[in-house]
Amino acid sequence: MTSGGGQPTVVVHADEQTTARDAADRLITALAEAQAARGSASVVLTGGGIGIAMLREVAGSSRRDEVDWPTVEVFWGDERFVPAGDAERNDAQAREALLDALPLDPARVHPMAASDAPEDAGGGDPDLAADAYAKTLSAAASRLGGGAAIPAFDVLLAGCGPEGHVLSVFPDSPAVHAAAAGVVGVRDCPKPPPTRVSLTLPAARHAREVWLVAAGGGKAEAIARAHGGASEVDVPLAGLRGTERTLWLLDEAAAAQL
Ligand SMILES: O=C1O[C@H](COP(=O)(O)O)[C@@H](O)[C@H](O)[C@H]1O
Repeated sequence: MTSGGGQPTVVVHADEQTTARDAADRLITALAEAQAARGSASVVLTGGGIGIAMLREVAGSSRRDEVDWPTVEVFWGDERFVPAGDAERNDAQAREALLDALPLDPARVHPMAASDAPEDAGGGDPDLAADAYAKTLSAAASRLGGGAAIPAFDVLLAGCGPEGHVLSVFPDSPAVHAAAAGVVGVRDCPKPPPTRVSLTLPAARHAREVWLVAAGGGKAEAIARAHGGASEVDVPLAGLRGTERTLWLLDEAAAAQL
């Protein structure tokens, strides 16, 4: 196990499905342990292929009921700024894969605003959506502990792109230069859809545990560069770490250049 500032602990599995299954198993354990230790648990979800695959694994797990789901707080690390229910939205995909099947308390599920939300809820402009989510996080921080503005999330899940983006923080973009722990509107993303909302890297670093879950040879170079000491401006993955643990769950193809 490695502390927040150091190198990540790397666990390599044979393939994507095994990686997703292990991530799901670990998430169930981490949430149940957080509830036992602190009486509550919080998770920051990610989108992406394996991010959603691991949620399906939680849904199908025989250990699913080890978690007291009504008291779990659910957040997102980034969101695609498209209308509510759009299949591109990370929250829509997460609901379909897992959340709709759980007895969650809707008041503890915190999606980012959709593009068609009312303006006072963050609709119409990703910067307004970012401001609205920052308020959501600040209110949660006073309930869950952490800084004044960002909760100390128990687990923050992240995928990564082939160029090393995490959340919706892309290399050498305005978001990666954001020094404050907060939420930003993101425009002109190289990966569609181009408009998004994202936690900044300093905000993600408030999480106790940060887990990268990644599969496929397309990610191998970025993962190796982050592991090898690249700057977070060049490879945002390099700046993603937790205060207590940074864990990379990879398949063999994603780990091939380590
Ligand atoms: O656009 C996004 O991409 C990343 C990675 O997705 P993948 O399909 O290449 O695994 C994801 O982590 C992020 O949440 C999402 O918005």
